[in-house]
Amino acid sequence: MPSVTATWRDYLELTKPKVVLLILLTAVVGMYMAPTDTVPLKVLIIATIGIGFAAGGAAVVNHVVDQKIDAKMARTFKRPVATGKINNTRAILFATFLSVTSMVLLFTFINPLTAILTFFGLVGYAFVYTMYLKRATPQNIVIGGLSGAIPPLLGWAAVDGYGGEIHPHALLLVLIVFVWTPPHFWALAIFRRDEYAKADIPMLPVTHGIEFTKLNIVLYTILLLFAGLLPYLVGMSYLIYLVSSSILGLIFLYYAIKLKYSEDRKIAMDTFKYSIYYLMLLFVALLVDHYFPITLASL
Ligand code: HEM
Ligand SMILES: CC(C)=CCC/C(C)=C/CC/C(C)=C/COP(=O)(O)OP(=O)(O)O
Repeated sequence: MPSVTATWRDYLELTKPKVVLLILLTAVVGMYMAPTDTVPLKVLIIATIGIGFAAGGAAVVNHVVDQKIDAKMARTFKRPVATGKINNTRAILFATFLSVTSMVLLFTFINPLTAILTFFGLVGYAFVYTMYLKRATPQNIVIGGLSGAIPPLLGWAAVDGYGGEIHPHALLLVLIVFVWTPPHFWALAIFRRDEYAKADIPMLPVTHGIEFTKLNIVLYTILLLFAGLLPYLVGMSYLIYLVSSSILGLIFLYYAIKLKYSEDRKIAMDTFKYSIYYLMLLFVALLVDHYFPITLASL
């Protein structure tokens, strides 16, 4: 057992903070898109902490379950549980603290619908994806992606879910993140193909090859371009969103096509990085458009 003591930074790392931040952006935008006059400050703060703690708690479980795999891959071998800097007991206690606090906050101060859906997200990532799907099928991230896609619905339900109903517009936002996840992850998986092969994880580029994965990225990116238009087409968003979504989607498609016809694996990493900007900017555009609803008639 290494003698180095863990600091708060190591615990923070276990929660995958950058991923959780983007998840929270989608959740907060979900709150503001819900059909209510305002988002009460109490809901904004408590639901954000509750959803963030659940996503962070699930990420901690992922570090514990995946420690042997993480130790084999260059990208992850320095992770605190993989190196033994944080032992299993402490990591599990930390995950339990985050998850239980999340559930108590959401059940007590928000509403049962948000708490139950958040619980599904947590179990979906920490157990269904990490323990089972990741090792079982190259469709792991397509199915597991549902947990990562649910946060806009969680945010929406936190302000509008007191009657226990799910608004179809919230599901559209889930659909967008769901369709975004495969190109987001497969671009990285192409870049890291050999490491996944070494760790014996059946990611698509390992089981079906890089060419097939590139084709799938292009196809999902086309789907995403169309899914991204739906908020405008159903009357939920207006011109600022339409223009932003089209431009962001076309840039994504440009990256995907460039990746398809290039041998340079660096383009896979560029595509992965762009995918993160894409989702961030798309959700910012949704919010800006919500407060400045420019229509063709108003021009
Ligand atoms: C099953 C679904 C998903 C899979 C398999 C996946 C996979 C990954 C992987 C393996 C990385 C690590 C890249 C690295 O360390 O170099 C990553 C990074 C990232 N992912 Fe995802 N992801 C998924 C869903 C999401 C979702 C839903 C979000 C946010 C809404 C997200 C946001 C991010 C961000 C922001 C990073 C960069 C983190 C950093 O730079 O530290 N991902 N993703
Ligand atoms: C609302 C709620 C509780 C949602 C939780 C969903 C969540 C945190 C999704 C993140 C998905 C993610 C970072 C996958 C990484 O794949 P991986 O674990 O295979 O990547 P790795 O190799 O970097 O560990």
